[in-house]
Amino acid sequence: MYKTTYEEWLVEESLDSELKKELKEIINEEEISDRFYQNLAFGTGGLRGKMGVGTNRMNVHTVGKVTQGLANYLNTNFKNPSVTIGYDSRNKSDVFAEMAARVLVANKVKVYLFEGLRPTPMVSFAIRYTKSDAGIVITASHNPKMYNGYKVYGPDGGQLTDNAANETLDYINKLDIFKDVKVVSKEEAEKSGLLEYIGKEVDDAYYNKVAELCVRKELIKQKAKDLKIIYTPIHGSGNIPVRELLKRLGFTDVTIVAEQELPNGDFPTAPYPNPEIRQVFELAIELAKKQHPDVIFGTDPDCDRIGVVVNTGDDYKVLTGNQVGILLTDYLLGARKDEGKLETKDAIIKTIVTSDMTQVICDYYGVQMFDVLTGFKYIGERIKEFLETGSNNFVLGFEESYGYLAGDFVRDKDAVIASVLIAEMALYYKTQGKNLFQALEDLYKKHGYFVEDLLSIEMEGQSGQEKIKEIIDNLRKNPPKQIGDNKIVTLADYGVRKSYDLESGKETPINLPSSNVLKFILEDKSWFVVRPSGTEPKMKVYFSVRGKTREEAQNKVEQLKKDVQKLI
Ligand SMILES: O=P(O)(O)OC[C@H]1O[C@H](O)[C@H](O)[C@@H](O)[C@@H]1O
Repeated sequence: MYKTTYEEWLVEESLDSELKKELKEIINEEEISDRFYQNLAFGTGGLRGKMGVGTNRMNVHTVGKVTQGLANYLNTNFKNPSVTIGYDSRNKSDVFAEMAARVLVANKVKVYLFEGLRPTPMVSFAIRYTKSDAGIVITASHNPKMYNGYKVYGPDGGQLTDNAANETLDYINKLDIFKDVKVVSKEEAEKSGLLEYIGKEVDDAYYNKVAELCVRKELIKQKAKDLKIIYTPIHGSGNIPVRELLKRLGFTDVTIVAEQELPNGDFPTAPYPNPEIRQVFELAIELAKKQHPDVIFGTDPDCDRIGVVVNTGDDYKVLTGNQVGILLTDYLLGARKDEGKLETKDAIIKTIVTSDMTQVICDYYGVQMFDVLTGFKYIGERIKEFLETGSNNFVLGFEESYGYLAGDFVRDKDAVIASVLIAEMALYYKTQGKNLFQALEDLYKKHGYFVEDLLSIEMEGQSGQEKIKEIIDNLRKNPPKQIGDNKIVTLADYGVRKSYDLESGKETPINLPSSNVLKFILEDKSWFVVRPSGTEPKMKVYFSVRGKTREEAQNKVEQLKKDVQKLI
């Protein structure tokens, strides 16, 4: 089957000339099969894949086809639809953004295109600012340089919901990638009056909103200059907005990691530009040894994730995504309490693979906590629900994978917002004589030690995907009742949306959409979760344990990891 498609592409006259050249040079059969055996999957996260020639790759044709499908969906469901488009610093991100704009204009869809790279969350904001019916961001977030992606957003600024994504997919599937894609040139698009470039006005509106999110405004006014920060945009789109906001708020002692300051889609100093990986902070930590900052921030290429490193006096400690989320949860709720603003309907939203300590802290402050599936779109959906029903005040949403959001003007994780709030929090603790690491230690002493860990097992290609499915299916069919010396008491199967008491067999429904995720809960409430990554060729296993001391919790998690590795 892939052979026919490959041969069609070989003789296709309208194939982009650069791609044509690339195609002719590929002789390896496996390589040909991998590029043509399927269409790059369009899921709720949009498209993501390696760049290059083929139906299973990110290129102007696959981007064009998906955009044509989106245009058909929009023209069916909205009157005179409009779309906001943004892109990050990846190679070809600007080219794909322009292609999307040209296809939309050819379909009479109005386009607001950012004049230069911007963080993903700024596009989420801009969608409602321009009153668009959808948004597109060209980015593969934190993936290595050969990847790119195409994220689609709805009119509320949140990632497309499952229903809208499925409807769009139906339109996409009806199209021939070469014959059915309408496209005009850039010049024609500009002349049509349907393409409008956006920039400064939207930026300013966004900056003003972010600055308003700070809680202890007086403290910031008086002391912001006392916090010493090192920041690295890791060659991405955070450079301007993060620095601009810190500056506006008075955080003037900010040093940038020069080697990683400018946008560069080759990510020369950080091949995996992901703040989850310690390597991205090597240069920052080197610099820190000379500059002695209080904190280091690093944001990924599309500036939706942030990593934090803390100067503990004798070392630089990299905090995990869970730890930063825990700190922010406690800080924001505590600050609201101090300001007399805390309400019982205040709410924190996190994902099912994120630290249980969140619940403990929410209980402590008497506020509500909501669990959703992995993916920030589910947090976005909940925020929308809160606003529509007035049921809760959204305070913070976060994922263990380094994504945070406060406020309701953005509906995806936002590392610009996070950097401002973390700076405020670090400043507050500094005035209390503590660094963030000590603040965290205080929380553990108060609520118990929670340790989380993650195991990512890479399994590339079609065979990898099949293998992951097989492992998870096996665990589902024959769930272990024991892991090492510990009894497993509950299996939560998010695929069938049921939770099973493994002793009594009692079933409890899970009130979340279906997703191929299994959570095994032990007697002492520790757990591990298995799920396929939705963005990378990996199977992910998450661990969470609690203990009375750090040592006890640490030992437990190590043991659990070993036991689970034996199992899979
Ligand atoms: O499916 P995974 O690879 O674990 O990735 C999960 C992550 O994917 C994207 O980055 C989403 O925007 C995040 O909200 C989500 O946490």
